[in-house]
Amino acid sequence: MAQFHELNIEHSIMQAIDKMGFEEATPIQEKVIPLGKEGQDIIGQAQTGTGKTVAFGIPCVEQVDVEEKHPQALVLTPTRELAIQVAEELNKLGRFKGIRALPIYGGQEITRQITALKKRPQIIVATPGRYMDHMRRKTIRPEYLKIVVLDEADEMLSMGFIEDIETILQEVPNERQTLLFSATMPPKLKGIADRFMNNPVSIAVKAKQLTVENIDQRYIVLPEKDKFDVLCNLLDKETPELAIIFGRTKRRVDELTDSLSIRGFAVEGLHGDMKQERRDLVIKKFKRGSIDVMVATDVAARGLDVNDVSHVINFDLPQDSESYVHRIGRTGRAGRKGISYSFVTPREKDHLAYIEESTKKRMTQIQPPTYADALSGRHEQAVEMLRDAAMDPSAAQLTNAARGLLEQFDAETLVSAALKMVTKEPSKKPVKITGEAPVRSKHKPSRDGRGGGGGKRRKDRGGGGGGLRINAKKRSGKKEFSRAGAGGDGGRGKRGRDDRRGRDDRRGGRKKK
Ligand SMILES: Nc1ncnc2c1ncn2[C@@H]1O[C@H](COP(=O)(O)OP(=O)(O)OP(=O)(O)O)[C@@H](O)[C@H]1O
Ligand SMILES: [Mg+2]
Repeated sequence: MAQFHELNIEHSIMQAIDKMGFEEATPIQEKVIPLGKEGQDIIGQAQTGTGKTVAFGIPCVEQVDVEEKHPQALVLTPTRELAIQVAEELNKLGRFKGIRALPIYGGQEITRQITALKKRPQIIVATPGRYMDHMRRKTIRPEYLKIVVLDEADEMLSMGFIEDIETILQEVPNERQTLLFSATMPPKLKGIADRFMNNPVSIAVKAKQLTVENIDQRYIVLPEKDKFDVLCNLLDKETPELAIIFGRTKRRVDELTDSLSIRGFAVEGLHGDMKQERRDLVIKKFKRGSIDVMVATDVAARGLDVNDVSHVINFDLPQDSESYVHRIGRTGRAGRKGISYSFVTPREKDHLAYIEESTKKRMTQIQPPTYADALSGRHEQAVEMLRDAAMDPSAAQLTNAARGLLEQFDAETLVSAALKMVTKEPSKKPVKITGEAPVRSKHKPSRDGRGGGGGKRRKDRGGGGGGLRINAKKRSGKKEFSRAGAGGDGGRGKRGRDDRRGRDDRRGGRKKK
């Protein structure tokens, strides 16, 4: 691997990289940065958590001119959280050069964004819907853009943003540079890319498997009705540093969040029907560790970079393998270790096989953790707590009381009693989780790991109110759609599409805790 200083990067940006604590460039960075700086169009693919943001970020920051008072680079991302995060990373890279990146996304007051735009950031990071709004209002002038980056390009296209992206690109001068990035690149993307791009070079960091090596991938076979208790046992047994639990639908996320909270876990939910301020708050709390469990729909699957996510749990298997790759990729980032668990109902075993074939990686089956496992996890926590308390000098105040007790009991009995008192037994409070139908695999496992299916789909994304309403006729397997209202980014688009994921976007409001 190359050191950053071998890549001929501008001095001020090198300073920023030093400050960020990076020394060696990751393989995708090493390949993309030199070509990107030359203005080359690039399709970049590399595994999750391997630094794609910096790979496109350095060419962007290097090529924009601080003196020019118009936005010169545009980065499009599928979700609002990702827009915020990418803008943060670009701001770090550009700080010594004086480059500013502004995130623009749905659900945030547009007037506030207009004010921020007047301060003339050189880089805009936006979700497609909100960017289109600004384009129509002429509060962003696209004619000065020199670089366009599509981060998670495949996702934006499968979310149905293709027409928006085409419209956006039509307004950008043709001599622009276009960069397109993702950890997964379905073959059909290539054709689309050719339409948007000018002689792009494909840079794929070759790996044996789609998922990173440092994620220990496990699965548990269990009936649907056992999932929640097993989840609680698992969390107690493993006491994750930070865990993300993925559920299939918004209702699922709400129910899981409420139920985990009833059982005493520090948890918040994240999905596209939540108010933007709430979404931002949940991410903040999760990043600083004031909650250690986040339950989310696929809105959190792409690009999100939170240090120290130790566990990803697929409470429901995702419909497609791309989604699986991105979900579990929230852990094991930047060379760290991670563990993923996938809950598989007996009827979903074929689907599991399809995912394994696609990622070219076998998962390890483990037995469902039991209540006894949960209890011993809690005991270990109690031991930790007692150990911490013993190291606290203020414990000395109780020395006399301790001596008195030691005259009556032996030390082992006393410490065991103290541990028993500190142990919070796993709660068995009743909760209500509505059962979900198993994922019906449309993919027949095949030798190259790609079954049929695929096709168009729409994901549960951050729609500010204008979500897709699904009238699911579950039995017939046919679904009808009607759109309700126009909204933020995720709920955009007139393309009533075949929701093969069978997501149920209906929800009955978040229950008050
Ligand atoms: N050269 C480097 N050395 C060490 N850490 C790095 C380096 N480059 C990036 N990182 C860090 O690695 C983490 C993952 O980077 P990033 O979010 O860009 O990954 P990604 O490839 O875009 O992943 P995903 O496919 O999930 O979006 C970030 O915290 C980032 O700051
Ligand atoms: Mg990324």
